[in-house]
Amino acid sequence: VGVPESDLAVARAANPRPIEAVAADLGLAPADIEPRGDGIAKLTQEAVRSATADAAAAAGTTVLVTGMTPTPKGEGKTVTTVGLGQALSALGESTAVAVREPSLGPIFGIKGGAAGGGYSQVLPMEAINLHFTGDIHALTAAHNLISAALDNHLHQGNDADVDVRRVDWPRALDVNDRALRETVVGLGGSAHGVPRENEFVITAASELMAALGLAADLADLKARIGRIVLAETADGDPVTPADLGVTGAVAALLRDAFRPNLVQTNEGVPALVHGGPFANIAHGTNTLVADRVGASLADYLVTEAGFGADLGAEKFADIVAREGIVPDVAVVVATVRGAKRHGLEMWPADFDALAEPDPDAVRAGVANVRRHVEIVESFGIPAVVAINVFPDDTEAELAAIESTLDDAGIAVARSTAYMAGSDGALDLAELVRERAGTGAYAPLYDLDAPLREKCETVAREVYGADGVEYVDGAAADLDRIEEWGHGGLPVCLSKTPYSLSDDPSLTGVPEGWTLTVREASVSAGAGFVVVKTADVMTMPGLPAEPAAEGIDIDADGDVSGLF
Ligand SMILES: Nc1ncnc2c1ncn2[C@@H]1O[C@H](COP(=O)(O)OP(=O)(O)O)[C@@H](O)[C@H]1O
Ligand SMILES: O=COP(=O)(O)O
Ligand SMILES: [Mg+2]
Repeated sequence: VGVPESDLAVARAANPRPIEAVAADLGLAPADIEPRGDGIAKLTQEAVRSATADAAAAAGTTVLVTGMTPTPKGEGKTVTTVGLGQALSALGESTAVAVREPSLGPIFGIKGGAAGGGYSQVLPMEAINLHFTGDIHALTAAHNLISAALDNHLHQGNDADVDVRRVDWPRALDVNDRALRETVVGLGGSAHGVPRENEFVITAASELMAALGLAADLADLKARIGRIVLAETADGDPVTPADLGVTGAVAALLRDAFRPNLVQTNEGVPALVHGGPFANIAHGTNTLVADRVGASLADYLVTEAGFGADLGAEKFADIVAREGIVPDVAVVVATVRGAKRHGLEMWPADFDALAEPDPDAVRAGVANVRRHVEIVESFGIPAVVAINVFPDDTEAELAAIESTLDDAGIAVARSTAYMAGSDGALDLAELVRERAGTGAYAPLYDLDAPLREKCETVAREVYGADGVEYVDGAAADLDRIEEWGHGGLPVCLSKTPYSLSDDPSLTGVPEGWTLTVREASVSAGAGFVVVKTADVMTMPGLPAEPAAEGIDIDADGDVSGLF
């Protein structure tokens, strides 16, 4: 324990258990897993089926880890998820951790890995952060097979009468590449297809990623693929992969990607790492099937929803929990740097300045933490705050967060899981066990409410907006989606994660503002309506100094610079 030289150094020094022993902790026999390299396995189709057969029997306690409005580096939800899982296990609880698979975009961009960190990470971090078991590559291929089939359909005569100007299916790549946001395909003459504008999204934003994340089983995944709305006909009718006859091929490409991956934490606790949607542009949680496996095979499932409670936790509560994975308690992760940024009203976050001790700014920024606690409690889910302690945090700043929350009657515990693993999260684990199950979950809105009402409910009650303004074609989009019969779906708002509002520069708890909705599209395969606000990007760009510039490999194949 102690401040690690790097996440990679800790990962390399770890002494992982045989994956069969990890599986056995969940009651899985060697025949229930398919090893995929050292310390990695996929569950077999049969193991998934039997573990999720009676989804309602997921009798375990589900802990949802969410957070405050983060800085671009993240405030430690994944670290806390792993650390808390290790602490519950150290207290003798049968525990499974469930987190998403990292996207290569942030790995080579700003954020870095998504496998946790320090003495609270999932291992083997190099494999997990790079190609892992190939699920995201399979999703990229499947996504682009649909694109190729659509453009081939246009080239072969367009029997489905697709309106080339109303194609809403991008191409996908697992990369941050702003140059692909707007492209043109089919150039070069009639032999090369039909010229049309085309955008790329990062695979984490693909509707296929969301469909895989919310499907109950392979048959459901195939049905979801078949009903994805790719485009419209000249008469305004939807065109789907089923219309193109490629549903089976796409589902076949995802056969293995649909099965959850089993790995372990630094301390050998079972970890299901599966699915990878971001929470700003999609629903931001790992797969439902992994949650169901974890909740069914362990007494405690600790799982994470991306970004702040305004994004991942709201989507977990209004989309995932309706499928039966109901959080019994939520952990809101807060940090000194995160609170300080809000207290200083600093955007973008200047990490050098944030390193300067400033207890007063920290205390002022706790208002943002409290707002996220209120958001979680608005779903009837009891919340505890975890202060994720960084090595350079001062006692005065930590005490500023603790005392402000104590005074407000909010349960809070420090976590030093990054430096100390389970030993650093025992207080948090005790608090979680104490508060779990003391609430009564309810989604924020009924599914039969109009789409506009759902948008306004989230805007007002979660984001704190005074209302919603629909600009560009957003109102017509919502009307058309309801005409198509999809009005009963939940909404998945796509919003900046760096503010409770849709303006990243508004820190703290913004008041007196209106949410701007600029477009809506139905993700009929995922089972929600994506509502885009302000200028959220679905294809991020690399920063001025990409993390890629610090990553290297030596002649023995050892990778360096992966955090
Ligand atoms: N307590 C901590 N001390 C030092 N680094 C940390 C700590 N918690 C998280 N980190 C690092 O910060 C980054 C974000 O952590 P992560 O758990 O991925 O946050 P989130 O899931 O909220 O985005 C990672 O590089 C991680 O290693
Ligand atoms: O979707 C975002 O997830 P993190 O907040 O864990 O980076
Ligand atoms: Mg995370």
